[in-house]
Amino acid sequence: METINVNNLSKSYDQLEVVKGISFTLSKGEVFGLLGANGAGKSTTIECMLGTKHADSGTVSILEKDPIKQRRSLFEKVGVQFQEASYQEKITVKELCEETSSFYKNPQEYMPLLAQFGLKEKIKNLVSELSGGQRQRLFIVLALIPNPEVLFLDELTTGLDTKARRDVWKGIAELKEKGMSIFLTSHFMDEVEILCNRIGILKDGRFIFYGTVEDAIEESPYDTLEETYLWFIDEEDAYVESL
Ligand SMILES: Nc1ncnc2c1ncn2[C@@H]1O[C@H](COP(=O)(O)OP(=O)(O)OP(=O)(O)O)[C@@H](O)[C@H]1O
Repeated sequence: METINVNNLSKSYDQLEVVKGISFTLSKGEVFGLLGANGAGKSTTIECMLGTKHADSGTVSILEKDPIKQRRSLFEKVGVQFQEASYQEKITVKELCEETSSFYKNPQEYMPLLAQFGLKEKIKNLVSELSGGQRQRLFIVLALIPNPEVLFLDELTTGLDTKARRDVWKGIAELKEKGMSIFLTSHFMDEVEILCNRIGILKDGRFIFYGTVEDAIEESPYDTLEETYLWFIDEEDAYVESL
């Protein structure tokens, strides 16, 4: 059984088709990275997967459930970290963690998570008093509170300092070892190379590469994922220009 199954997903805004029939799977314990330039269609894809946007066509199943029709039961088992989470103005870290825990039947304790992500000392602070990177880490903690089987991470280390990035990578690697399935987006190829088993490179709503990180590098003349990624994007441009 695949943890996530996306089949032929398409989505348009008005006349503009931004996701054009993409398909992919995510297996248990695997980390999948959705890559692509700004505007390539990553956020739209995630929103269609989570059911916060309606796809025009195609199907999505997560843990064999439909994210729109079986929303309640599914989201007991799914953790989502977003760039911009919404929360009340005057809420403390502790209150936000408690409030988040109250949404779930079997939440895990948030104190060890805060400690793991270097936020234990901030428990009494208002969320608005945290630095950008601290807030980012708090959103990862919130996503882990449901003790999810599947975790969605949107640009997980954007805005983090070097040490915090390393710590977050370590945390994610541990979750992967425990068998959690993780779907992430990232603009940092060093992190993708370290964390992801498989990747999909989106360009104008289509995959120009889908497969393992090793296969991507193998297909290109380069030996780092960053150069490989740029090569794939440029190859496409060269091909389109030659038409
Ligand atoms: N609500 C909307 N209405 C109209 N167009 C939209 C809407 N949301 C996104 N788009 C357009 O869809 C395309 C894909 O956007 P999307 O946010 O999915 O890209 P992305 O890959 O997540 O980019 P980024 O890396 O910048 O977050 C862009 O051209 C964007 O302008």
